[in-house]
Amino acid sequence: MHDNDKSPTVADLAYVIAGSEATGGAGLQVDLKTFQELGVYGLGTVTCIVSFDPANGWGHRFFPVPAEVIAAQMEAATAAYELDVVKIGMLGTPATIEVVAEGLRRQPWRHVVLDPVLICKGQEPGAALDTDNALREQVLPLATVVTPNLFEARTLSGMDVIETVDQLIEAAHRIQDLGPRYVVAKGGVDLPGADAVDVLVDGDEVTVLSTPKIGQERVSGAGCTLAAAITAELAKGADVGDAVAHAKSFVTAGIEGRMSGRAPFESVWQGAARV
Ligand SMILES: Nc1ncnc2c1ncn2[C@@H]1O[C@H](COP(=O)(O)OP(=O)(O)O)[C@@H](O)[C@H]1O
Ligand SMILES: Cc1ncc(COP(=O)(O)O)c(C=O)c1O
Repeated sequence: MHDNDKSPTVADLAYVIAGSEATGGAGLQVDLKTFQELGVYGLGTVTCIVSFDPANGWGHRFFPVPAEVIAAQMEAATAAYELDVVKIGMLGTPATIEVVAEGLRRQPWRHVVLDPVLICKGQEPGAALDTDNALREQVLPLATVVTPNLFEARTLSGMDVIETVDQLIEAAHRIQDLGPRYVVAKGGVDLPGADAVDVLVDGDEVTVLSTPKIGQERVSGAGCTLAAAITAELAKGADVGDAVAHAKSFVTAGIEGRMSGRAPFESVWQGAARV
């Protein structure tokens, strides 16, 4: 034994299954940055790669990862560590949804946090329809916490109009009927009003989280950051109410300190609160 020999660290672990977004503004990159900022050891499985096309109006180029490659990554991650908290981000295709759901069912989870990404910002809503059904049938019943934005809340609840906080709460209750105990429905910039309002619904208990809107534009990575921060806090042992409250503060600080580059959107900077 040398004097400087130390036992290995036993850190809290957070696992994410999500897509890669090549500018670092959303997806797995954001999830791992958030985990790191919040002091948990992060590991991840890539489901698809989104590479915006700067030569064509920054449109989406979407490349799914083959199902067997996703299964292999999940096998490695779950064999290496005893994981009990996982975040699910963009899956993208019914085939991906199937292999991820199958992998999740192989072991028990204390929390499955589902960010039900149906489309990424800028994509055609029509592209969401086939993934919507597969997600609803196969992944939503496994989730303990789900974090729909306004578009996803409309789609999953079947409510065409969500324009008030009461309607957002009603949508969250309807989504709860699809399986998850906790629903965090996000009003974000899209719900009319001066504030970015989210609601957390747990059975009959409703918590409204509200901060003044920062600008009027959607900021890339806001939803990913919120769900990843909830996941990190749950990994550290927080209850869902505390995890969501902490995550809301974390994403607000990241939006305030957002990054701007040559792409036509700004991105959350997870390190904003630290620097
Ligand atoms: N401009 C903004 N100012 C303050 N908070 C915001 C703003 N945009 C989004 N948020 C908050 O960021 C989180 C993610 O919301 P949202 O952007 O709606 O998700 P998504 O990225 O899934 O569309 C929520 O807590 C939402 O209220
Ligand atoms: C891989 C990936 N995951 C998730 C998202 C959704 O990101 P946001 O947090 O901005 O809703 C996107 C959007 O571009 C993405 O490309």
